[in-house]
Amino acid sequence: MPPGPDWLVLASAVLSIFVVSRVLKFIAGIKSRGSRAHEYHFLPSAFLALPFPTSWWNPGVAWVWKWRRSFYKQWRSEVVSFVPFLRGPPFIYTCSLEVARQFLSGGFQSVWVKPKWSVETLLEWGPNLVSVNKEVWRRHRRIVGPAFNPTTYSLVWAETLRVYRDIITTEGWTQKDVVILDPVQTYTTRLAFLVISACGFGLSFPWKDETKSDNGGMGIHEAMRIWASTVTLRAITPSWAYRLPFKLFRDITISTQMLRDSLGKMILERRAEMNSETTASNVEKKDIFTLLVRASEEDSKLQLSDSELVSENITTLGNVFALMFAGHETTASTIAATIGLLGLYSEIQEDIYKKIIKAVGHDRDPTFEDFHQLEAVAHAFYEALRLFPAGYIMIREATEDTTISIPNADGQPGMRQIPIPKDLPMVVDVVGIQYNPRYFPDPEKYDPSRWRGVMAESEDITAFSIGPRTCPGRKFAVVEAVCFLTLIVRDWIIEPIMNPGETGEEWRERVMQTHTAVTLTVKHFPVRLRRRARAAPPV
Ligand code: HEM
Repeated sequence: MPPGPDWLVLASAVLSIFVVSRVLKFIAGIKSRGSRAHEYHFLPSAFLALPFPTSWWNPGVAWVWKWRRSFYKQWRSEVVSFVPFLRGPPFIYTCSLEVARQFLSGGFQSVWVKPKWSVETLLEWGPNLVSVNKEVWRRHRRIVGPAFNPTTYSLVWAETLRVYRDIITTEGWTQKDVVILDPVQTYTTRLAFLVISACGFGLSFPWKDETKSDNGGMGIHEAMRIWASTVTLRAITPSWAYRLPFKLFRDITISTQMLRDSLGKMILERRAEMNSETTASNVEKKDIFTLLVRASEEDSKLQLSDSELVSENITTLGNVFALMFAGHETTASTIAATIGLLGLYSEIQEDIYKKIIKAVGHDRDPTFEDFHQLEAVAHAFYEALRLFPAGYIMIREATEDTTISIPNADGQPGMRQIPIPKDLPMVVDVVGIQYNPRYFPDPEKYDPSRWRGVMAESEDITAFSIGPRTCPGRKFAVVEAVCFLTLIVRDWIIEPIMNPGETGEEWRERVMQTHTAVTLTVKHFPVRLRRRARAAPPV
């Protein structure tokens, strides 16, 4: 009988070929990376790396947060490469603002663009400002930009105030001296959702709303709530998963269909209203959705094609949903973080309280006209955003081979040029920048006073990005935050709920940790609100 295959030898041969191929891939990665080597078996966002937590062999997606204190220090460089061993292209990460500026500051003609793979999941509703590049991006920005104006901000303020009043009545806070928000994020997420629904779509919902649709099925409110709360999940769920028999996936499918039908109808209605000279509501509606439909009706030069605003098959509301995506979780998490930090640092909270009373007093609701007098509240928000940047990475690649200047390693003065091949992903590590002591001395310290004298539009507030693609929703978010925080701090003392014997810093370390996925959010945590005695301390 002829001898059978020696399985051990065969397996060893296959393994050897695999190892050699991976080593060759790794060497190719190092050659192409154009920077210092930093070797890991998996890329942070490679498919295999995602399900695993951050560890020495797998940075995962959370390393920018977990290693924020040590990573760049350990590599003695502000520009570090991740070269994958198993799968995916090399990436370059930077915590240098000087480097970041080189690929964020160019206009629509710049060679630096958002890679297609990094924005694909945002195309669910059609092309939109967040996901397009070059000339098409310029067109979208010109359409969307004007929707962010003083009228929108005053609507944001009014809606935030309405939601706060609705919360205190519906939740019975008017009768309580102590309220537990457990977790804070339940409140801030719902707030952000209600504000963006009203200002984004003109759909103003009550704090508690169980309304069903006409046929008894899911109502538009519920559909939008499901959509908004599953943005991150949908971004990482493959389409086949929706066929699995899970309620959540079924709800997502139903809500998506519901939104397509309802919002499709809304577009037609708004267009009809606009074309009807007799409709008074045509003049009154000021939400972003109406402004976008109006812009597409009115300005033929800037007009989005129908496939961009309303496609034939699906109701494409790319930009309004992009605004919802970009503005909901980010704002909610940052307001929650500010509440947690103000609770922890009671002296800062008291200082802000005095300034609120000085600007607004006790006896009237704050108005949008008070916004500029409430800059101490804005500073508290900017500082929470510095410590917990919701947009924690920004990814770009060059459309052609190019070079960038990077700071010399080991803290040596001066810069040096390195080649960057086309398509190599460059990642601005916003956590790294905002914990970089070159820009923010004593970076772990929660110190809102560092923002004194910084203009609201300043690029020093890096968490909203810099250059032409800076966040158009920044004032939207800040106005909402300032209004809500003003109302909370004026009426209540915020307190952290600590374990027996726990110090403030231990609480912060235990509680104020993050989830990193599409955005960086603060993990759920509770706080206590204690009603204030009415008298204001002297300022
Ligand atoms: C605390 C809240 C927010 C933070 C931290 C934040 C952060 C950012 C960052 C870092 C970017 C740049 C991303 C990149 O270039 O890769 C961005 C872009 C964007 N943001 Fe925000 N954002 C916030 C709130 C909002 C709100 C409330 C809206 C809308 C209502 C919004 C709409 C957008 C849009 C449309 C873009 C894309 C702009 C473009 O590419 O031209 N954001 N945001």
